[in-house]
Amino acid sequence: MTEKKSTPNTNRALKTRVKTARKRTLASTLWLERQLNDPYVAQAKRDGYRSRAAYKLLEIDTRYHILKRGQKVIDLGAAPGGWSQVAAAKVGATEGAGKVFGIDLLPVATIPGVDFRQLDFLAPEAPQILTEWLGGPADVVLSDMAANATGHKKTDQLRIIDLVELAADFAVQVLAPGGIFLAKVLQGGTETNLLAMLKRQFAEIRHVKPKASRADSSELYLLAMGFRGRPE
Ligand SMILES: C[S@@+](CC[C@H](N)C(=O)[O-])C[C@H]1O[C@@H](n2cnc3c(N)ncnc32)[C@H](O)[C@@H]1O
Repeated sequence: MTEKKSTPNTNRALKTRVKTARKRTLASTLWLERQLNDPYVAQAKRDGYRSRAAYKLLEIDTRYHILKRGQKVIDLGAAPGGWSQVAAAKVGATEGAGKVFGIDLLPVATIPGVDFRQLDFLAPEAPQILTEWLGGPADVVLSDMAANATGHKKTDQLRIIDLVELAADFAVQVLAPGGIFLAKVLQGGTETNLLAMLKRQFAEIRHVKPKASRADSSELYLLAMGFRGRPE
């Protein structure tokens, strides 16, 4: 029988893999601990929401009254579906009053009153698919999209800025006058250009940090209200 000799290189590679696996186990243990101790996670279970994120939208809506019966709402980055559930209830989607369209990279189990498609918003054809699917202007564009964190702060910030800029470009293409755009951004990460564009297109811009958004997270929401409409 021949025995495989370990070289310094294979030893080093093995050590790195063990280290990475340990880090991952620690991260998932911490995540699990946080989920188990999170009052919003427990509340979401009791209230039948798919995610604790539902309370962020509920809180923003209580403060700014963005969702109303009969509206057409688009929910970008909808999985697992908390925001879509809130929006569907507020617009009366199950009674045929309003409509909610959700998209995500991930699948979403059926939500009453919500039309869902598994779609990458960054795909070049996505805005056209969405516009045709909407079949007319939307009243509210929501984006809770977040790319998987790389752990590298600058990269994560750039990826989220990319998503929010594209979501904003899309919103100004599809919103009806008076429409609302709500998107997740990172603290200190809202591009000056994006803010300047939104200030031109909307009557009121706010940065909102709902209580349900974890205090140790740099997540923040950009709320643009009163879309001025596209020039004829
Ligand atoms: C924080 S979660 C959304 C939670 C959701 N608002 C809720 O209430 O359940 C962010 C979602 O954005 C989605 N996402 C990230 N990049 C995306 C992309 N390019 N296209 C579509 N969805 C995307 C992720 O798959 C993830 O499900």
